[in-house]
Amino acid sequence: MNSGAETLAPAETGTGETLLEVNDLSAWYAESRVLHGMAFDVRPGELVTLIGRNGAGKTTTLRSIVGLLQKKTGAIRFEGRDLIGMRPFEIARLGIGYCPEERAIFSSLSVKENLFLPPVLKPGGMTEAEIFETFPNLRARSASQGTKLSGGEQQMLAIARILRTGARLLLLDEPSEGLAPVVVKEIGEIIRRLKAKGFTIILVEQNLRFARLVADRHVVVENGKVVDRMTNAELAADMNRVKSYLGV
Ligand SMILES: Nc1ncnc2c1ncn2[C@@H]1O[C@H](COP(=O)(O)OP(=O)(O)OP(=O)(O)O)[C@@H](O)[C@H]1O
Repeated sequence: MNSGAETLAPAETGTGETLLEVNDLSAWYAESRVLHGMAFDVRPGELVTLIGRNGAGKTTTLRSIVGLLQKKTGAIRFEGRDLIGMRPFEIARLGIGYCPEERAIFSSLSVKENLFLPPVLKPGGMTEAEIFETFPNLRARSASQGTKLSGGEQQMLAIARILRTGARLLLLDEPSEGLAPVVVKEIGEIIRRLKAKGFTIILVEQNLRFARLVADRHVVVENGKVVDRMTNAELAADMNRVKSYLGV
């Protein structure tokens, strides 16, 4: 456990190459301050998790990055550009895709219609053929209505949908939530495939076993700030270090 949590500096990138840098980020819902100086960075091609208890501020961090929280201070730099003050559509156009926890699948639309709903915002997005190659379950269900999908298929569709847009940085909020272990494993495989294709991913996750399977590094969030950071190897070597934060 890191007792100097209050004074943790942003992590060293090692290579000096940073895709996203969050520094001293504070954010509010109306008068209620939820983030208190979040600081972490993500290098190109990395998968970094945000882990922490319910209410720690993980979702709010993702929402701040994509511009859904307006009241915020500090810095969020993507490819060197400051996102603070930019609007959600401007941020999306830079190549950042957000997959919210609630998945937001349109139940009256088919898989294919859901897939084609978000506009292509940047060149280089995955084609329909590439998406179905990555998500074979969705190909089989492409004509099915959203309501007919299992939780796992809905989660896959929610991720697949942001891949057409041209996003290269994916923000995934608890993709394993509420899914059976066998389905969680499938989602893990898909995330690994996306990483192998070069996507950079920030994953909010409470399922440590799942996080360990896919991540390079972990950032522990408590009360709206970062209280610890560890590589995946460090987490594997000392699970108790992070369990103590999660209270499990
Ligand atoms: N729309 C909102 N209005 C006011 N307060 C909110 C809102 N959404 C979240 N909060 C509060 O902000 C704090 C951080 O919530 P957040 O959803 O970011 O946490 P989290 O770490 O993602 O946890 P969870 O897994 O429960 O979503 C919590 O105290 C929560 O009650």
